[in-house]
Amino acid sequence: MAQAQTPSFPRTGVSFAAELAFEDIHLHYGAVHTLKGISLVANPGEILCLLGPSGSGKTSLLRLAAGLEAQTSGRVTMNGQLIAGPATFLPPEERSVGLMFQDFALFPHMSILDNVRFGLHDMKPADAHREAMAAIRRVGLEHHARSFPHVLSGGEQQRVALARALAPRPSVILMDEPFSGLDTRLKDSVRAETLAILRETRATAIVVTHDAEEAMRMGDRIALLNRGEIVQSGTAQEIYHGPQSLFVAGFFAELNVFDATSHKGVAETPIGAFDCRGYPDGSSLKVAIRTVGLNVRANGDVLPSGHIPGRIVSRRFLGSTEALVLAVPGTDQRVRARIRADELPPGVKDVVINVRKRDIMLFESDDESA
Ligand SMILES: Nc1ncnc2c1ncn2[C@@H]1O[C@H](COP(=O)(O)OP(=O)(O)OP(=O)(O)O)[C@@H](O)[C@H]1O
Repeated sequence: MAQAQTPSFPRTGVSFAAELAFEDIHLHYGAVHTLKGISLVANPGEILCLLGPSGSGKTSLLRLAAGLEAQTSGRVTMNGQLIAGPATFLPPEERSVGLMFQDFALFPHMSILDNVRFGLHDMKPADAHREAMAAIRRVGLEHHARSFPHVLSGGEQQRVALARALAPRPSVILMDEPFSGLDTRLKDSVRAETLAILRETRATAIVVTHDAEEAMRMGDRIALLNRGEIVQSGTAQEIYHGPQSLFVAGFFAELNVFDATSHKGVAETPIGAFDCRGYPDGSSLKVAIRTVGLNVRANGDVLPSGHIPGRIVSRRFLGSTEALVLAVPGTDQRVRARIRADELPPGVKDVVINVRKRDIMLFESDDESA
């Protein structure tokens, strides 16, 4: 009778994408209620970004998924199987998760190959070697397999960390601010490479970031956290175009925010009167206008209809765009605009401004997260 083959990945188990679900997770650190009833699902093969300001609970949630910590109440499941709950707690090595945390510190005294092989210690040496080399090749660093970490650039070291996390073929890869240590230019290219590799391996990925643009670039879906709660989740487009609070709108775009009171379906602000039908007369509103939603043109002889006059207070060249600060009549509040760099001739001071409708958002002033 043929002998059963030893599985190549005895501890890490399945090597295909899994669904990871959090169900009503609460986490207390002493008196501090860090996570307040989080329910969230990462679907098989998707990249889910956990986005939020510092202290919102992103890392805590990731640590619970990894098994580095246990929640106070609630359940974590993988493919429907309980991995952490009231009477169950699987340690990290039994969860088929790959971890890539902020300080992706490689062992300095070990070669790249040994660093990547480190997580494969349960395999036969020949299998571990083959799998580690495959992971190193996948991140394009086979020529560095025998090198030590110090000869690699920051971006290359980050790719080794990715190879190390992927080598055991985890079902879910958990990444905590994986690009935060890289300079801006490197960040873009390493992020794009990482994204391509994640797509290729098809692992489910949960990526923590505090940068909305990064979340939009990477995430199939985004869950935005604030003070231990998910305030909104969805695709980048859904959240950007349909923010449910001023907090969400402000996290995804630079805004001008004006206080206004609804009157006969209209909210008056210093830069225009906006339709607010649906709000009862006398409602206190916040009118939020994305800075990219202002059209700014040099002033001619006649004020075009739908425009207001403005004066440039400061103008900063930022490469492809310019940041303008404008004074407008009837308010001391300065108005900020982000325009294309070639849009306004040099030296212009007096301008006319109008607002693109799709960049106007209304929120009630008593919105708790506003
Ligand atoms: N071990 C701990 N003991 C006590 N409080 C903690 C502990 N770990 C985290 N916290 C608190 O829990 C809250 C959430 O922290 P967490 O690190 O999850 O937030 P975060 O969104 O990842 O923040 P950052 O982006 O700054 O890393 C913070 O108020 C933090 O001070």
